[in-house]
Amino acid sequence: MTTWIINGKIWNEASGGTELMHVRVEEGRIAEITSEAPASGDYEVVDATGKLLAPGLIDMHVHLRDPGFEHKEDIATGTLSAAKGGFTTIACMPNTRPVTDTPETVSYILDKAQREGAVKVLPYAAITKNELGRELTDFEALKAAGAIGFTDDGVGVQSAQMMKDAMALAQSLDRPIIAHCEDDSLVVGGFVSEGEFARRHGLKGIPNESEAIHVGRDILLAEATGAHYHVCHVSTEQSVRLIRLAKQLGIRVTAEVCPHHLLLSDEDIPGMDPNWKMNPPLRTPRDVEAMIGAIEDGTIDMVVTDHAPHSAEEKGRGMELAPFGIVGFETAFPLLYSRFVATGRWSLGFLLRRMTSDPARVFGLDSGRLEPDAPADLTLIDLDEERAVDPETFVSKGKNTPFGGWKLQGWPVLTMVGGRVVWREAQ
Ligand SMILES: NC(=O)N[C@@H](CC(=O)O)C(=O)O
Ligand SMILES: [Zn+2]
Ligand SMILES: [Zn+2]
Repeated sequence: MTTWIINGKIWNEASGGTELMHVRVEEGRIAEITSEAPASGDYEVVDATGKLLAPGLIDMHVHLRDPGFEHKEDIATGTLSAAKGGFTTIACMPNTRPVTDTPETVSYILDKAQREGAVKVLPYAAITKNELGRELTDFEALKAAGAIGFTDDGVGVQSAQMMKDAMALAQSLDRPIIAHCEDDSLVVGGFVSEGEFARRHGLKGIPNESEAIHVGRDILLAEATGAHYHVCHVSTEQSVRLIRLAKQLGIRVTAEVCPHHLLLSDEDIPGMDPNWKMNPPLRTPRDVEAMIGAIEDGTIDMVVTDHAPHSAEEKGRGMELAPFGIVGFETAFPLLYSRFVATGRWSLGFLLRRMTSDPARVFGLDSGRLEPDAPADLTLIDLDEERAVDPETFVSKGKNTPFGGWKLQGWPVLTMVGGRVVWREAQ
């Protein structure tokens, strides 16, 4: 079957602008990109007039909550939420119930995603059994089942020896270690960062070193083992300094940052509102500046959402007791487009790279590019329409966001995966 996507605006790096193009899709892949309008014939048409036509966005850090926490999200709702946000490939974290620490659970996720998923799902498996930090999982069997990397996201691996063993094993299997960096001995009891908000409310804060101390430790272990070490949701200036140095030294380290750590500091927290509680916490304005500098100079390779849905009941327990985490799929692109591209700080091409080709390069994925023979994983985005964020319209089960009411532009309107339309905004 042939589909023509007509009149799309495609980013052209050479000219630093967009140009009007038509894309022919055959057998789930891009067959042709041309400025010549197609002759009439027997094909399906997707009209992209007035819209940006971009490679499908890639999100290498998400929580689908399935199996085990389906009241927060499941594979069907999570992937549909991703599709609505313009994402076509997502990598899901193993802090499920049971924890994704056996080949059976990896297979469960892949099978269910195949049957019910709107977008491509790449599962990570746990580093340690039940993410308890005591015993390594069977990396080889997990890789054979389809795990693309290993992580205990949600908690830090506390033992350096355990992390070193994990890296050595991951290296021998040519798979990355993805690390949630947090030293438990430095965070006891804190739920916001050490800073203005904590001082004002008399709260014990989470110090920046609790993250950076793991980053520093793990960079040394990556150097010693040769493993590909990827740092989760970087949030502190200290971590950025260490990653920058490690890259200069040629150590195999890569990193990600979330939109909220690029846009919000602890000083923006309006009060004791659990929608502003996430891990890592919002840091100081100085850290936010460091995140922006690091994504701009390539110290941080990519943007991820860390989409972390929780139920209204769970988030309703108050700041102290509510779980950490905010949803991310349905606001990520409009947030970054509105705050960094529409304001003239970044080019559109730069933002797209950090959400498509850069994650694809780091994780060796066959997507994230708009060129002949690439998979037809595409997203159409309305760059002009301005609309306020309304959590009640999210297709995710999670409505937990600090961005409700924000007026944004750059809303995805259609998402295609492997040549199939998986999301279309009602006109
Ligand atoms: N980011 C969060 O605040 N929460 C994540 C865990 C994690 O990403 O560490 C979750 O699973 O809810
Ligand atoms: Zn984490
Ligand atoms: Zn996470």
